[in-house]
Amino acid sequence: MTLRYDASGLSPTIIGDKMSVSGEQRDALRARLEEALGNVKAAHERGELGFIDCPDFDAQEVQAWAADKRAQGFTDQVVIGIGGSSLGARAVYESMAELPDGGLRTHFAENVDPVGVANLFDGLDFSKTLFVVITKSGSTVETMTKFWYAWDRAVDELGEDEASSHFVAITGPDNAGLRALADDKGFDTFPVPPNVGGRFSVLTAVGLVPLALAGYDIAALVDGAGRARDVSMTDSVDDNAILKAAADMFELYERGADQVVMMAYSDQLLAMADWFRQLWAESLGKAKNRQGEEVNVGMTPIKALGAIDQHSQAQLYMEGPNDKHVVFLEVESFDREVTVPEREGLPESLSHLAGKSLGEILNAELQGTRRALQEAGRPTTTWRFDAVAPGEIGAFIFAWEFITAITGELLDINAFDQPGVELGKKLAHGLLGRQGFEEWAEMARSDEAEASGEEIG
Ligand SMILES: O=P(O)(O)OC[C@H]1O[C@H](O)[C@H](O)[C@@H](O)[C@@H]1O
Repeated sequence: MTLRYDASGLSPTIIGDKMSVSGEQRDALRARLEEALGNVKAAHERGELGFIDCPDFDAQEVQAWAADKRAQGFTDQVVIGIGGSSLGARAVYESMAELPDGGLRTHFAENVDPVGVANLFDGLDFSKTLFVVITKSGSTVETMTKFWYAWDRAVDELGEDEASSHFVAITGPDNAGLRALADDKGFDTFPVPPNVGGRFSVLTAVGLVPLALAGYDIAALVDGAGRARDVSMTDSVDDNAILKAAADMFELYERGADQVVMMAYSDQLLAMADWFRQLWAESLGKAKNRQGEEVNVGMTPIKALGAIDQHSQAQLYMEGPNDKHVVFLEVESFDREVTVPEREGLPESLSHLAGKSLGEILNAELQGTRRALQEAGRPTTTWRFDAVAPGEIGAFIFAWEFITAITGELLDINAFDQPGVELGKKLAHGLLGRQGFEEWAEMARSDEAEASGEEIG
């Protein structure tokens, strides 16, 4: 038995299985779901949760700016950012089957690995490269150090005046880091809305500017997000596929599925799992509930790729601890096809494969794996894309952001802070700075105690 959550016509379609929340169980959860939705709406009305406004983004303005920039002879862009300031744009960029005509080849400089950075920069033609520097806080070590390196190299290659037209800064409205530098040097800048957390920001300038430069159809992307928002805000639980999906995530967690495997059966969708991992891990992995009680909740997000991980991870998913909820990403129609030749000579045992398309084979593998998991009593959900198209990607993104917010409500935690990340960052700063490590660690811990709580990172 499968449960389709498509009453509201959402695409991608969300399909649960027999382990999903049944009608009766949902009745028991109904009051909590309604309350969760009410709380999210109330927070939005107070001006919080700005991600809900993202589908209203004025795509045309950014598209016109990007077209103008592309006409200036740039061929490549280097996106310098990390976490929420990179993963979303990279996931959408990698979902493209090919680069559109005139779109900038895009390199994501995320890590501070010296070999990766050196190799990337050595291959650039600075005269044709645009650097898009993205950091909401304006002070992230990995981003600011690589920005400064890029700036130094660009000034050497092009001179300071020319170099400044090769930099774009996307950052918080009034931070003292990147914003101040960008204003000083005259870069083009775009703001990150203060009420949109970094990991929820792909549908702001953070994702949309680099994607527009790459020639991606950002108008269709935000349109798709808008369709998912319409479903998300529907008050009737029975008509709200996204609330039902959140109910499943929560209920299966309560039943012991504290690991969520996002298993894409499409190379194009694999990076979506990277984006999802940050969203899910940072939002829902929390020590304390809203009353300040120690709860240590969270679901570990795991990324997997079909069919490759059938030959690597499936054994564990099938027979290991029953603690995983596998979320399949399925594509009905692929952008390109390859067919197994019908030329004679294939061994008899494989002859049934002749003439089959690889898409057909990949999807048969997905169905086989899903059925086997279900028969082993392992919960699954499937997100079925008609095609990997901007509208469906936008809907997918918004839907998971909303599911995250609702699940945070059901868990009674703040899904929009990340106090646990802060201490490690401060300690690293201390190691690189002048203080002795222990002295700095002492200070960082007391800062952290004060700062934990309300931040929207
Ligand atoms: O955009 P930035 O301020 O540079 O932040 C980049 C990342 O930094 C930290 O690691 C936060 O935990 C992430 O949530 C954030 O996305």
